[in-house]
Amino acid sequence: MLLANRRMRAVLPVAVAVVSLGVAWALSVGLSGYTVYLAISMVTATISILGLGVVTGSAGIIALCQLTFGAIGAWVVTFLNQNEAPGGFVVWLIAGAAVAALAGVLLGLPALRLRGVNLAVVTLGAAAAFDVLLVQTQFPGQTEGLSVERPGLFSSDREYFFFAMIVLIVCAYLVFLLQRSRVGSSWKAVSFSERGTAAVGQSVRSAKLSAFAVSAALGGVAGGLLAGQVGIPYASSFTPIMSLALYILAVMSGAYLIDMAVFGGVLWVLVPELLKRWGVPQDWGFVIFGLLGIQALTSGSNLGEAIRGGFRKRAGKRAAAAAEAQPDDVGTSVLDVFAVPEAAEPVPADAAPVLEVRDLGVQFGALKANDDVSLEVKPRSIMGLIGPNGAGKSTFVDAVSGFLPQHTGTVLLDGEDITRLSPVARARKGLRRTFQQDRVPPQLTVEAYVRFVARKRLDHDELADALAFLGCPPPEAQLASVDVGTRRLIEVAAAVLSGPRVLILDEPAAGLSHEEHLQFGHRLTRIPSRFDTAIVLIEHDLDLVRSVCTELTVLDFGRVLAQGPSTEVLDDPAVIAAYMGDAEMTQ
Ligand SMILES: Nc1ncnc2c1ncn2[C@@H]1O[C@H](COP(=O)(O)OP(=O)(O)OP(=O)(O)O)[C@@H](O)[C@H]1O
Repeated sequence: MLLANRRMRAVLPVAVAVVSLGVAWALSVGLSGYTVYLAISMVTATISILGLGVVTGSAGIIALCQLTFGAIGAWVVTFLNQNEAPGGFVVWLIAGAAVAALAGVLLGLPALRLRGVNLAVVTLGAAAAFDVLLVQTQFPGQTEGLSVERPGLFSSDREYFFFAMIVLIVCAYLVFLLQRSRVGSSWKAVSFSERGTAAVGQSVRSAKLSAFAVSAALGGVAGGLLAGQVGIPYASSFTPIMSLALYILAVMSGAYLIDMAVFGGVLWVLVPELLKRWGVPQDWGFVIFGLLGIQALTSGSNLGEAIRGGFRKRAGKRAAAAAEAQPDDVGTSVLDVFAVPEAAEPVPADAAPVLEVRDLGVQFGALKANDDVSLEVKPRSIMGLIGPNGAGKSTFVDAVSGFLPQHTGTVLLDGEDITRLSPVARARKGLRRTFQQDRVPPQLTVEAYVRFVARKRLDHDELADALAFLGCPPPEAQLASVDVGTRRLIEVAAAVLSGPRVLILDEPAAGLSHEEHLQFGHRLTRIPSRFDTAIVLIEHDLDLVRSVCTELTVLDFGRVLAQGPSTEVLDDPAVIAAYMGDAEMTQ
């Protein structure tokens, strides 16, 4: 059944592409005159919006200059046409996409440090500057009235529509594959949390730049196609206000979903066309798009998600009804498997530490959040890092995992000094961490997220086993439909599957019920021996700490208060007095 589902998922997109091609052919035969022209415009707009779906929808980056990339694509095509460059239209189109992609990366570089309104201003500014340049210089061949030569087989409008549809199908299929690849996961991850992305060894920079490049390339293809459509393109087809309207359409429709990009492309042409037929000036189309955008931005959702959310809800209800019908089959296996707690395998006393931190110091202004903190973590051990609120535990994790590069002291992983390495490099070396806050991108499936975090080939059974081992939902589950507590478990499972040397868990059981806490403890104790990983656990629940940690380090006011075997540390009068209080310690 599962295999059949997986095959189905692989075959379905190809089937959709083939059917779309058939529909395109039928339309190219059936449509006539002006309608063909409008249909070509819909196709070019869809490709442009697909690009916005990548950069804005998936990667969460505001880019208000999509038609600038279109203009670049059109410029390259007209330039190569004027110079009778070899290869013909298809080659010119690809060249236009490549140049637009390069421009996307160049614009993306300064945009790496910007977010929100600042990024909006920069991209809109770039669009305005390019528009001025274009109006001044015009497209190559424009003054001579030199028309772009379409591909030989597709010279009539109908044939050209079919050609444009082929290009759209190819683009949509490539975007589909990219969205499901590691690159696509990196876009969704970076959109949700840059820190979370870096912590799993994915460069935030390359995630953002690749989104810019792909988006701009698609913009370039759309512009090149438009040049072939109109013959002689003009700057008025690529104005900043039109880029803004296209952006709004992409946000409103949810253009990272391919069908919704098509819907956006249809609206882009249909709204002004209907206005024209009703005798209303077409510029009112911008007002309509603006209103739709305000609605989408204030609701925080988009049309595509709303439609899919409705379907998911219905499917959820059906699944719940089916589960009610068979109550005995559900939810017992995991409890049975993990009923007996198991301690982590003992580690030889003389084993070299896998993680060694020496004299770590972090200062925020006058506050010493970490002051000469040193600790050693043995292979396959579980060390607890505890202390009252504000003791400096999260600061310690941030510093060790590379997120606070200004710290003093030394961090050694397997004896190698990693103090100067970035968070990405540390993660790739095998120092992984999780966060107190939810950093699991909800747009991914469990499987896509785990594969993205693991950064290595995992066969489906291995992945499903590990998820079941930690009591996580199945690989096909959508993270958006999973509660926060369970998402934390999935975060741990994914980090474990990356095969880290050391895994630092920052309050991983937050959000779980008491019973789930205990179950989590049972599972945690099995991880070091099963996955050959050492764990540093930050946790406030002392029951959990007691049951799983072999060693403890207690922080207080940024300094190490006590360190050693758990039982000894928890009996230390200084720890009792300074941190937990007699009553809690004697339980
Ligand atoms: N970016 C920052 N700027 C200034 N002060 C900070 C910053 N981050 C943390 N601190 C301060 O450093 C101290 C240690 O904070 P930290 O979050 O590391 O403690 P913690 O032990 O993890 O606390 P909790 O258990 O509540 O998570 C606190 O006094 C906190 O207010």
